[in-house]
Amino acid sequence: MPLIETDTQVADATSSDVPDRLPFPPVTYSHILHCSYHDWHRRYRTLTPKSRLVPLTDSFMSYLRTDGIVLPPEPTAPRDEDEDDDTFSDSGEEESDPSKEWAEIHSHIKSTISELGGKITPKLNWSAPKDATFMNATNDMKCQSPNDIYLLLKSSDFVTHDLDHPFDDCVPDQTNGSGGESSEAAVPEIPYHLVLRKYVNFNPSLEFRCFVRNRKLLCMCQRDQNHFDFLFEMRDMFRSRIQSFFDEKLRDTFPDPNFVFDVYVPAPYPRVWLVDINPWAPRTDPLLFSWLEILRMKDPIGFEDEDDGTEGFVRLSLRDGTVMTSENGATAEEESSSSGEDEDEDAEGDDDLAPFLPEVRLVKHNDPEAYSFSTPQYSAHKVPKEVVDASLAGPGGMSEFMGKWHEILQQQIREDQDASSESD
Ligand SMILES: Nc1ncnc2c1ncn2[C@@H]1O[C@H](COP(=O)(O)OP(=O)(O)OP(=O)(O)O)[C@@H](O)[C@H]1O
Ligand SMILES: [Mg+2]
Repeated sequence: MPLIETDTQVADATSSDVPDRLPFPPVTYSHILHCSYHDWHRRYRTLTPKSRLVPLTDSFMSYLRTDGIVLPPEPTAPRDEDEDDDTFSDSGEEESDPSKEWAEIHSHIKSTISELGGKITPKLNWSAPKDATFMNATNDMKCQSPNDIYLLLKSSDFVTHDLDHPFDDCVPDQTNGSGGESSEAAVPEIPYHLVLRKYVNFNPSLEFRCFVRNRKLLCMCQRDQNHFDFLFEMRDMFRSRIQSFFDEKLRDTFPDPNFVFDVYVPAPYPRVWLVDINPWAPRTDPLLFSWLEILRMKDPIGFEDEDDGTEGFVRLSLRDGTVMTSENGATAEEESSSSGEDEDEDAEGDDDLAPFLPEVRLVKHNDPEAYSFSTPQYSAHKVPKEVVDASLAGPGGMSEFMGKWHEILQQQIREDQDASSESD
């Protein structure tokens, strides 16, 4: 969930048109809770890839919150009879096992991994540990054991945000009662859950982020920041599929009128899968849009309320991306296409003309913005390559990795000291 990078601030502060703060409506505690996986999943479980929730206890939460990474011991392979005992430096030492405090959760996680086919991807109420994949031998979020999960969760700043800052910049919900409750008392308890999702080989080009304001689908974009040529000719189909999915499944059932949802539309595209629901708040990354642009965007006129008495109301029927009819004689398809193929240009066009349909923004070929990212995604949360190499090198798993990390740090300190004594 968290957008930790600084681009939530308005980019061009020199323009007089740009406000000091993004004009978001207040973000309420309840909105944040409605976007928690444990809350929305019970309503939409048939729309998501298979997943299970493990309710987390205080003892597990304090394990997650504790600094340092101590993992439960894993069963080791039986040794050769003639193997020298001294080969293993920890022989004779009792390994500490943090899972003693939350043995039930540990075994619940183990059995759920098996139930989901042996490979899962984890997240907490709002965030997946996308910034910690460098800790995983496979360099992704695929986990096959409870320890894989703990390692990712404990290494992730995004998960830490869920633990420590879920209600940052939020306001209490309006109460209709006589009042008297202090806003401090109103901070809700969070029922923390570990979400285990059956691992699916996602094709990143087919993931979309969709923005909903006042229960209208305003715009959507790719989640991945690479250019995929084939998406352009399929843009209308994706728009139509996602619009229908939104109208039928989400529009009238999500508790809040504004939210951001993520979908996956795998080939051959008959079905839209719900991946996540995110807050309508600066912390949600607007990806190919800017929040200011979204907040100022006009509603697509094809989806204005039928009973608002607007003259010249346009009714659209979307089927496979084809716009069927328009009230004013011309087909809406003609009107739509006459406004140009390049939707980015539409959006930048005459301010008085609302777009006809929700914009689907894709990364263009040689898009300077997309390719000028000087740093890879989540790089602010990564560690040097040597550490990654160390994690991949040893067959001894995490304990060897931690030892190597320590050695590398010590060596760096020594080298720094040598360098500074040479320069003296
Ligand atoms: N079942 C799954 N199997 C494999 N990968 C998955 C699965 N579900 C999600 N993913 C991948 O994990 C990514 C992150 O998942 P998700 O959107 O839930 O994380 P998030 O922390 O909410 O992200 P954000 O901060 O962008 O909102 C997805 O973009 C998708 O690529
Ligand atoms: Mg999310």
